[in-house]
Amino acid sequence: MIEAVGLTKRYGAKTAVYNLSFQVRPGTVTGFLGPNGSGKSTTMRMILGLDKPTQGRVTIGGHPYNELPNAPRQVGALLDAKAVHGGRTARSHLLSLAQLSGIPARRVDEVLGVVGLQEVAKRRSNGFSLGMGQRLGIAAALLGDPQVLLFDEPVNGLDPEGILWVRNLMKSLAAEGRTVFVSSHLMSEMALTAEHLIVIGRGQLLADMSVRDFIAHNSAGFARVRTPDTEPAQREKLSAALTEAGGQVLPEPDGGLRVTGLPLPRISDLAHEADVRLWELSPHQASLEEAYMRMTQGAVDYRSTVDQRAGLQQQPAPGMMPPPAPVPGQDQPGWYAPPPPQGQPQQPPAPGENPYATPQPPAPAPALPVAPPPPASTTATMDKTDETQKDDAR
Ligand SMILES: Nc1ncnc2c1ncn2[C@@H]1O[C@H](COP(=O)(O)OP(=O)(O)OP(=O)(O)O)[C@@H](O)[C@H]1O
Repeated sequence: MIEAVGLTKRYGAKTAVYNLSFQVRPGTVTGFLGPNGSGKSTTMRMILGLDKPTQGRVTIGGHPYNELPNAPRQVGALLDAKAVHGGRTARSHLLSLAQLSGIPARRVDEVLGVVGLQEVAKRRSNGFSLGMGQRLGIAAALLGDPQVLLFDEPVNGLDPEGILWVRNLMKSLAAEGRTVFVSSHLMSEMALTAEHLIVIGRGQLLADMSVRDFIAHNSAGFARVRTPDTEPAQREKLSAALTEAGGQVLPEPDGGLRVTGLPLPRISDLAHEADVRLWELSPHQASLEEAYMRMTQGAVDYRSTVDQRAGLQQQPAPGMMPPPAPVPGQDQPGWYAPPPPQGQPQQPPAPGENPYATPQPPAPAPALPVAPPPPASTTATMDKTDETQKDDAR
């Protein structure tokens, strides 16, 4: 299990991760989501002991990564698939990693087979495509047959067959009882791969819940109703009955009606009472992508000036954590720290509760208390080191 407690990382005046606490449990694929620059890679680097937290701690199986005995046998990671000596062949790259951790050479051939690179094992990796590089990075992560696996954007550059393969690989690793933590910007893929999600925005926790609950909390379900196309009067009659009963009714382009504010059985009863025949009455829920866009819309740092979402800004669903607002002075030295996300996200609808209710605007967010600035000496010293490390890595 991976456990982060109050994890914070500052680079000079920039707070990349703030007071992040979460657990990644074995046996399920946990997706790690957040807009560009929200702190996912920084968090993963701290988990792997590559960056030192400014505050807080993160452990794997109860120990910081750097204190794990023979860590490569316990934890495997794909952070940057390009971080490979391009002059080496795929096999010699893996062999050198294996030798450093006392892993037998036969395991190298095994993982080359697992990722489908056996045919090109003797080719230099600088001639590899993006997808082949990803496969090599995944092979390196699997080398020590570790119980804990971290993947930063593993499907980046893979073709549809490769994406399907990664999806099945992640699931089978989790099914074997391993801890699998995977970041991705591909929501449709995450919806199919992950069971649990940790979502961050501007370095702070926005959600820690199952994919199912995440979608339920961050999107308004609706019912779709269709009356016989040949009888427009029936549609009008039903629309009036539903509106009178407190529902919100919107016409859909195909002649159907989108209804919120009324549960499905009530819609059915109202149609029956109005003597209207139904061709369709179906429950609908947003996709993970819609729910994610809705939750993170206030936490996006980089947005095109022609962003189509500009016209789609909505009030968040009831109970969801409001996305962290830009913190005044955050980029200035000595900025005051915002509090951690307040309260718990909304629970799924209780039995008998109306899942199709119209979302209500959330209560106003509490005012931010002013916290003292971080001690300048610690931050400044470490930031310099980290900045240098990042430059070196480039
Ligand atoms: N070594 C560093 N020095 C200074 N700032 C840094 C450093 N590493 C990361 N940052 C900053 O911290 C923030 C979080 O970056 P990070 O790479 O963790 O985000 P991310 O969620 O992984 O983004 P993406 O989805 O684009 O990969 C960014 O504003 C980034 O510029």
